[in-house]
Amino acid sequence: MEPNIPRRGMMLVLSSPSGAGKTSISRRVLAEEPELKMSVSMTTRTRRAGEAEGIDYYFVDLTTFNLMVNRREFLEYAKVFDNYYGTPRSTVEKELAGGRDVLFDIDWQGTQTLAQAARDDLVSIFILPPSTAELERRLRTRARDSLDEVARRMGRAADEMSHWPEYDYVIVNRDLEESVARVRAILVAERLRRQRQPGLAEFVKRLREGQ
Ligand SMILES: Nc1nc2c(ncn2[C@@H]2O[C@H](COP(=O)(O)OP(=O)(O)O)[C@@H](O)[C@H]2O)c(=O)[nH]1
Ligand SMILES: Nc1ncnc2c1ncn2[C@@H]1O[C@H](COP(=O)(O)OP(=O)(O)O)[C@@H](O)[C@H]1O
Repeated sequence: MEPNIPRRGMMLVLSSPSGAGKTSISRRVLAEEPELKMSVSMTTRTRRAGEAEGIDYYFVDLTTFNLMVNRREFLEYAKVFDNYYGTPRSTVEKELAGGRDVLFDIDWQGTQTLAQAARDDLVSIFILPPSTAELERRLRTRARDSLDEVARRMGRAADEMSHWPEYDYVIVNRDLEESVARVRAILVAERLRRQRQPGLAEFVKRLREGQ
């Protein structure tokens, strides 16, 4: 992409059943893509060991969450596994206005809401596990949730996976390196879309004038 052509930021959504690997993929892609910023969600879920406030989530109580809903401070929010999760509006708008892309780790409900609000700026990727047995193995080895929680997440997986046709791209996460490379390839291609380069008309006009 020509560095002097202003670019319009995109919203890149990763969704998957819990345990398929979207957090692992997101972390790696973010580390390798300086122009991509994470949208940190707010949740009423309790913090797991190893999770950090403001990095993994902003952890809030239900009263605070409801206050933000009433003030329309969420771009979207949804109830997942008996807890509430929401995307704060302010950071997303700031990054997009600055021409940077924003990565979202949100479920299919949130993806639908974003698609209704801003379809042209949205690129969505669904991550699938290679098999059910492997999904369960990943949830267990992650060892962050109780066995009950693992069973509950497995119970939800089939339902969540039924939403794959609503996404632009689908990646089966067999090998982490390969999945990271695939997400980065999608980023490269989507950034080159004509509508994401609003300065193109001016650039070509100058080219045609011999400048
Ligand atoms: N709609 C919506 N979903 C979210 C948001 N943040 C997280 N989620 C989804 O909530 C689900 C549960 O997330 P989490 O409790 O972190 O479990 P994990 O995905 O197994 O690590 C996942 O499907 C996330 O993609 C959000 O801001 N909005
Ligand atoms: N391609 C992969 N191969 C093997 N293990 C993986 C792969 N991707 C992720 N994992 C592991 O699976 C577990 C769940 O991954 P995580 O990124 O937390 O999933 P999610 O965010 O979708 O719930 C973690 O222990 C992670 O290290």
